[in-house]
Amino acid sequence: MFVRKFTLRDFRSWDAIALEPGPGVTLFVGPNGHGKTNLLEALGYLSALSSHRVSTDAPLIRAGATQAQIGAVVVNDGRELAIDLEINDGRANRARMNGSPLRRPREILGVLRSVLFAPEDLSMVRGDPGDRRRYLDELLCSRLPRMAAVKADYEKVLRQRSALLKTAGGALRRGTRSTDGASALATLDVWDGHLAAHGAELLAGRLRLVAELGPHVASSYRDIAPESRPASIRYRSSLGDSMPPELVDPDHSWIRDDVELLEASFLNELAVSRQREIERGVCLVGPHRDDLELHLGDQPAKGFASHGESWSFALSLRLAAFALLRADGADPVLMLDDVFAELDRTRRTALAAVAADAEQVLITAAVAEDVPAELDARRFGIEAVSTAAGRISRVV
Ligand SMILES: Nc1ncnc2c1ncn2[C@@H]1O[C@H](COP(=O)(O)OP(=O)(O)OP(=O)(O)O)[C@@H](O)[C@H]1O
Repeated sequence: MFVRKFTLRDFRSWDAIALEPGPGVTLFVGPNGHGKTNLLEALGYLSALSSHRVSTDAPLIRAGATQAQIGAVVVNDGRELAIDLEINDGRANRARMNGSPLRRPREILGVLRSVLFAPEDLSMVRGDPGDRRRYLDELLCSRLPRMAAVKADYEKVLRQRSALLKTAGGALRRGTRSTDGASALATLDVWDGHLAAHGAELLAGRLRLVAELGPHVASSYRDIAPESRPASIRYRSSLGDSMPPELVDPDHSWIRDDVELLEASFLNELAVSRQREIERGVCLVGPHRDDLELHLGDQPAKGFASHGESWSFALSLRLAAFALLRADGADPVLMLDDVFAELDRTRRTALAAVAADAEQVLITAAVAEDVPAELDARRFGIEAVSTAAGRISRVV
């Protein structure tokens, strides 16, 4: 797939821009801080409904504006779809598809599939489990858009159940048998059921994804860092001993009944952990506590991998996502944000080989010479200028 047309209004440092990048490689070159990453971030947002840099929407709206707009015409196998998104300050965001309003922005998920590799990706290797869960969930929702609704339902139930645990825990600590505490305890069973139902679906989706990703991560890492130890990934679930071991086995082939088995295991672990959860007032069991373990040889990458190895691992995770989406039938748009300067020759060559073969690649660089010559095709210069409306980016 490729983005044929791309428009922005009041997104970050861009007041208005319309670009037609076309298939193949497009390079955005300009000095640091002039707005190149903002372009990729906007497309990444349209693809995943989240930014790779910030967790809230406010910084995405240009200073002084109240709404940012991102639009794209996406061509997939000859068919065109236009998607538009409004990011609103203090109001719900809104989306349109081919001009018609959608009930929820998440209905555009899956239309623009992209893989963005950026310096922030180092946190997938070195950072908290949340960064790795985000990687998994974005890929999951891009491949199976209905999982976005499952995830939203799960998070809603999680918030409700966490509030109940806090109330029950507070009553327990105060040593009182307050009405609030008693009714929180009485309703917990119902919320356990909801949490296990949505959580098991999300967990099953992630487990299947990790089983499919594993071989791609190993082979991408081998290509990028042939001299290093083998890379592997493994899903670590907070279901602990309740987790059926065969379900985390990458060779396990999935059947629908497995989701029911996971749900039963989930309920079991909630029952085992109930007392601990009430004492601590937090929900300790579920996909929100899980992690994707990254290993180099038999060591965890986090805490042991060198800087270069960590970069290679992060890049392999992205290239594995690219390979998986490609295997689904269409190349995702590949976006590389200022990453060549960080890579040595072997890694640059491996990345350039994948990029040269992708349907559409968007690359940013402060210095064009950092980008391998075979990728320097169509080039846009980017610069920021001072205007009465503030510092604005533009294409030169
Ligand atoms: N909400 C906003 N409103 C206006 N300007 C913004 C907003 N958010 C960020 N900017 C500006 O955007 C610029 C950064 O843009 P961007 O991150 O795209 O830079 P870049 O060209 O990719 O730089 P580098 O090469 O250093 O990565 C900064 O000057 C910043 O002040």
